Amino acid sequence: MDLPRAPRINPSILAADFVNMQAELARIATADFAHVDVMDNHFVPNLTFGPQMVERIQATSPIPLDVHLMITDPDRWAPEYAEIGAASVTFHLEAAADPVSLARRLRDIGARAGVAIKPGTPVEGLYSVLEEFDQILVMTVEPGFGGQGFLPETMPKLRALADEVRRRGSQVWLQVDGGISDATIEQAAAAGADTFVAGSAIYGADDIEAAVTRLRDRARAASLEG
Ligand SMILES: O=C(CO)[C@@H](O)[C@H](O)COP(=O)(O)O
Repeated sequence: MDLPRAPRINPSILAADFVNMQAELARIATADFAHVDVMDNHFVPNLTFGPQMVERIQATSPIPLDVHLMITDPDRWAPEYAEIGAASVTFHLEAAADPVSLARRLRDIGARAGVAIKPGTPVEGLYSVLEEFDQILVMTVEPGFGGQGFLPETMPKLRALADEVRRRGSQVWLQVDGGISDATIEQAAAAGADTFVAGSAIYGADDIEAAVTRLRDRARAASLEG
């Protein structure tokens, strides 16, 4: 698969109309990845999709899937999402028993391996294992719900991570998720993010294609300045 170049815009289908999913996926065809939030009502207080639904989304989506697992025991469940054919599977560092082994299993199956951290989780522990991952997701809200306000206090952590990634010459992608909009994407891009998840800012727009292009353009301009 040819990988889309940065800046990548990944609409979160958490903000889509769940009973019209096929049409909602067609609306984001010009974006880079469809971001699929899997929540188990345990790791986070919300419940969304399981593997069966993700398999149908995978079969229907015009763009590859970026699955974000907000679940307990990803060591047990994450490989199933890679088996379904998701291009990328991201699990939470806070939930994984053995993040490096899990990332290796995901890659062996053929998915890109991602690790996510909540706003309060330090990032330094990942510095020595950057090469084990294809993507690091720095959450810019507390995981669980769409439509929350962007947390600017997560930006110093992202900036420090981006510096470390550059210093080590790593190719890992840096993703942000939560409250990303026309008003906030530039801060995140300037701090070093190259992959942006947006739910309400995209599905809430009158013209989805224009919203994706605008977010991409803003991120590109800010990353050059950052
Ligand atoms: O993972 C999550 C929420 O936990 C996100 O993917 C949200 O779906 C983003 O929604 P917006 O903040 O962009 O509305």
